[in-house]
Amino acid sequence: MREKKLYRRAWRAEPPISDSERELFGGALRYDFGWVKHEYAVLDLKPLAAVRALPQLLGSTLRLAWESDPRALLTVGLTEIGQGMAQAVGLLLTNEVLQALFAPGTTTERLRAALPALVAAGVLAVVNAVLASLSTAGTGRLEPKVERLATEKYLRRAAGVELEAVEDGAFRKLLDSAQFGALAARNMIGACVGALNGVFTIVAAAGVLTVLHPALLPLLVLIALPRGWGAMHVAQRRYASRMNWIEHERAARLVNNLITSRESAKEVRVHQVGRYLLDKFHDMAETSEAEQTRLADGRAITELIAAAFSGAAALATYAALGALLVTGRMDIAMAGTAALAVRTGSASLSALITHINTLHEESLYVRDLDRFTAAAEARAIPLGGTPVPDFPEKITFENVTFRYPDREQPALRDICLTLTAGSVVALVGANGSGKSTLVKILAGLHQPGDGRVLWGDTDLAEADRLDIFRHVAVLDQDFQRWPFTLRTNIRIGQPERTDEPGRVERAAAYSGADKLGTTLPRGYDTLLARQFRHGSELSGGQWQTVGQARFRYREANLVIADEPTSALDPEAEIQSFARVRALTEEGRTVVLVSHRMAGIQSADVIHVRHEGRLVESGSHRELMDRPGSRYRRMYLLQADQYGTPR
Ligand SMILES: Nc1ncnc2c1ncn2[C@@H]1O[C@H](COP(=O)(O)OP(=O)(O)OP(=O)(O)O)[C@@H](O)[C@H]1O
Repeated sequence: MREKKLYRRAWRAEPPISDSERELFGGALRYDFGWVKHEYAVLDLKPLAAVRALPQLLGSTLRLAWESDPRALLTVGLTEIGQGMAQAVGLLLTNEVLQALFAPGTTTERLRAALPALVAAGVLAVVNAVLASLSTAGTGRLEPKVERLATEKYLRRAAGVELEAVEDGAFRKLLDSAQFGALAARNMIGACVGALNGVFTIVAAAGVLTVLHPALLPLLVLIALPRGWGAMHVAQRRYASRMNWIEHERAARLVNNLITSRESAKEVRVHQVGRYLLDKFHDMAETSEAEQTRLADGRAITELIAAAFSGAAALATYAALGALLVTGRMDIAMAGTAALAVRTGSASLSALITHINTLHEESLYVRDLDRFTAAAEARAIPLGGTPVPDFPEKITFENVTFRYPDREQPALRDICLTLTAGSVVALVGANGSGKSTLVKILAGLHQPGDGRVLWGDTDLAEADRLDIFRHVAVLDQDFQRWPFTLRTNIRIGQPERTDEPGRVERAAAYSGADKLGTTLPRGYDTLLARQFRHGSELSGGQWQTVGQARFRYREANLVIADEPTSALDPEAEIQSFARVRALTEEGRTVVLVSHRMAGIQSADVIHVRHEGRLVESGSHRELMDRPGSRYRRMYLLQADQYGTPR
């Protein structure tokens, strides 16, 4: 008990913080991953508790395995049982061979007597080898399938949760910690097979030993226990160390990546940041090396102690065998078989304890995956609901208020506005005034805290969310630059639709991205990712034309463009605003968020936002005619920069 307390205290200590970590990150980088919580669960692991927990641990993995490939699972299970039985029969046959060899008679007679058992043992060895190889093949088939299934479940759930969950720090931690679950589930298969094998082998050896002499059974346990204890101790230390040091290693890797990444390449060279970061990396790597050394030393000592105790127990066992021989309670043949059974059984028992420990360790990660699954289900975007009209005459915000969960102040306060079908509605306002938030609510990504949003007569709170998404196209300020080909970058606007010939090209022509289609080395099939062979790089403005082509391809009825022209040259920008305007001729409604006052003046209605509220609404003319209006001030400020006559 005391030893355990000391042990805990030693491992509870925070790892030292290197000076570099302090300088770069302001202290230790501790992401507080969910799985750090498991540290004491594993440290509390006692052999009996681990064995008791075994069926439950196996349950979730076996369910996954059954879902992935029931045939492979059955093969593995049956072949492992078969191998256990073969072990037992093998030991009994060995006993028979030894009995025959030590029986009175000439050598030839004794050999002849031993022959049938020898042949049977040979056949059994072949059967055992076949079973082992079948089990290996089955395990090999099962492991990647289990990992794939678990990964797919994880990714499907991650893609299906509300945006709010993705932005929630606590959920993100869960998302991060659960990513280890799939690999852990795979590892558990191997450990399960190992444990199963261990159990059957031990049962076989124990059965044979009990038949030979029951006193030998506890001795078998005595030999195995120290090694099992040693294995468990080493695994626990490794796990605790990993928990404590993982963030330090992450931080070191982050520094490492920053030296080599493309994004930082310019500053790394011009500002000579490379040398500086390399020194920091060296410092941090040295700090964790010291921990590795400490772990290795601890392991060496633990294993030595375990080997000493195990050796002493083995000595006692052989002494007991000797005593049984001397007192005539066991003949030489039986003693030989017993020695063999003791060896096989004790090795299997040590291995079993290690496997159970691995199972326990891995199951903690699998449990994280389960916890994530439950949380993701609770926060999933609900399926079903009222379908929304294709072209609603108007979309109305009625007293909408919205606050991000981690913020005190609402990002939107009491917003009332109407978007009329087939018009361009512009949103302007200072940074942080809530324009993008309003757009996210409009697109169905967030639900208002108070008030309602109506598509025609349908309240978005009751609407089919997937149906809303189907009607919306978004070109965000930081829209996704997919590391795929130009064609896919446009087609991905509506990936579920089979591409009709010429549709990508038409969408590209709409935004001016068709120039890229003709000038890039492989045309529309050029990969837009420099990090790969044959990949090409686009400029910020070129990317924006690709983004615009993508939302054109989507052909949605509500088009939301959040700063769609920030990287375009003046000529392209004027054309772009004209194109966005032209979308309304097809009956589409356009919501335009921009700081470019010249570009939005042609909008049908301009809404001015300030600190989460809607403070002015009207056409450019109306707002300019209002002396002292916020809009007029913003417009003139920008115009003044160009010296434009008022
Ligand atoms: N995901 C988020 N979680 C918490 N707060 C957020 C989040 N996104 C935005 N905010 C906060 O909500 C407020 C409104 O932000 P929003 O992005 O809607 O402003 P904006 O008008 O679009 O700004 P900009 O013109 O700079 O793009 C800001 O105070 C911002 O810090």
